[in-house]
Amino acid sequence: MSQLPHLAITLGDPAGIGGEIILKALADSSITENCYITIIGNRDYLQTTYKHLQQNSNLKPQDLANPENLDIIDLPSPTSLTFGQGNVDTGADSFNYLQEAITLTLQGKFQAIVTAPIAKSLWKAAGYNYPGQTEVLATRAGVDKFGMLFVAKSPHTSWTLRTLLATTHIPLAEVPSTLNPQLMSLKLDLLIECLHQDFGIENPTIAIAGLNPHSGEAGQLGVEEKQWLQFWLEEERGKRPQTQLIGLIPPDTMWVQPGQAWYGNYDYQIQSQAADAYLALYHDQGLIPVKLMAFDRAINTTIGLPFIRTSPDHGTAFDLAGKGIANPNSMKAAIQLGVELATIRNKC
Ligand SMILES: NC(=O)C1=CN([C@@H]2O[C@H](COP(=O)(O)OP(=O)(O)OC[C@H]3O[C@@H](n4cnc5c(N)ncnc54)[C@H](O)[C@@H]3O)[C@@H](O)[C@H]2O)C=CC1
Ligand SMILES: NCC(=O)COP(=O)(O)O
Repeated sequence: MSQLPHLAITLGDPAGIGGEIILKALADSSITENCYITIIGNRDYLQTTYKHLQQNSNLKPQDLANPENLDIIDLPSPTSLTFGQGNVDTGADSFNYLQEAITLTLQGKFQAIVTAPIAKSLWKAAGYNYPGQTEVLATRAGVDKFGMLFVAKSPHTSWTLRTLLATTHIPLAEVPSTLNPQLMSLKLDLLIECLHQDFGIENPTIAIAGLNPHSGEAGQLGVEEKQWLQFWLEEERGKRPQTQLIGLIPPDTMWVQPGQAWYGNYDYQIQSQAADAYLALYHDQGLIPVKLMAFDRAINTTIGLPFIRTSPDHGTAFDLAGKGIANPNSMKAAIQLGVELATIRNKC
């Protein structure tokens, strides 16, 4: 019998909802039965979260795992915890949790890292100048080709939405000048490799969005499609006969088919032949539809790393911290996908 995968879960910013969604997820035996889990964070913070939620919310005792029964790598912290009020110290703590998880994973202790959310602004305040956890993971892993892929399985139809972002944490104004044929080909390479390796899809169909309204309307509403994106796509079609590349799809209608596949609603003329994956050109072009459809269950996974990393799709939700009402489903889905991918890769 093969061994169960061992996952590290980082606590994220301790003032956010990370502790709560971890304790809720680990109270569910269907989440923990197929893996070993070690939390990388701070035992006192988890105990404080546990006790606070037991005493100040409507949660029942069985809704939360007791930190006393969990395997925790306990990293000391200089500060006491105020829910919803992250600061320089909680920013630094959350950065250290991630660093420790990466170090131990690179040493072979864990097969996957699941990260709870951090506040990017508090990393910056603490002197860590990374746009997000993705970039730290890539830097420490020594890779310069990586991507941010969002995966979500529909509760209505079981269809899986996969959305890769061509650009990620950059200002909107920098998107047109950051996109170029090399970057697009690199993202497509990563996506095809991931669909093959992690999802068993040999000859995928991939839909690619345009950048401008109506994909530029022949240059009238934007020039990037006409200047180079369409040529790039034709060239890729020639190079990749096994992959069906659909596009450039006007961004406003790109999400109609996935929406129908997600909800199982095919009651008008657009036949549902949803793609295996969607390539969005910038953060909000891809994430607004993902979060509309699947905010409570989408997973953010970093592709191109030598190890598995998954994460809930949401942030620290400081506005909810300490109230007991944070939804743990995206964290549960992130743990489940971490286990699935680790199991697949262990067999390879
Ligand atoms: N992977 C990560 O570490 C991510 C971190 N962030 C960080 O999180 C911080 C806050 O970002 P926001 O844009 O406000 O996004 P957010 O996802 O934290 O919150 C957006 C809205 O969704 C709600 N929400 C979030 N998670 C929820 C859950 N599990 N259950 C119920 N409601 C939930 C919040 O209450 C809020 O109303 C920022 O500093 C950002 O950098 C944001 C996204 C991902
Ligand atoms: N919106 C996605 C996001 O912020 C992911 O951030 P991270 O996983 O790189 O920390």
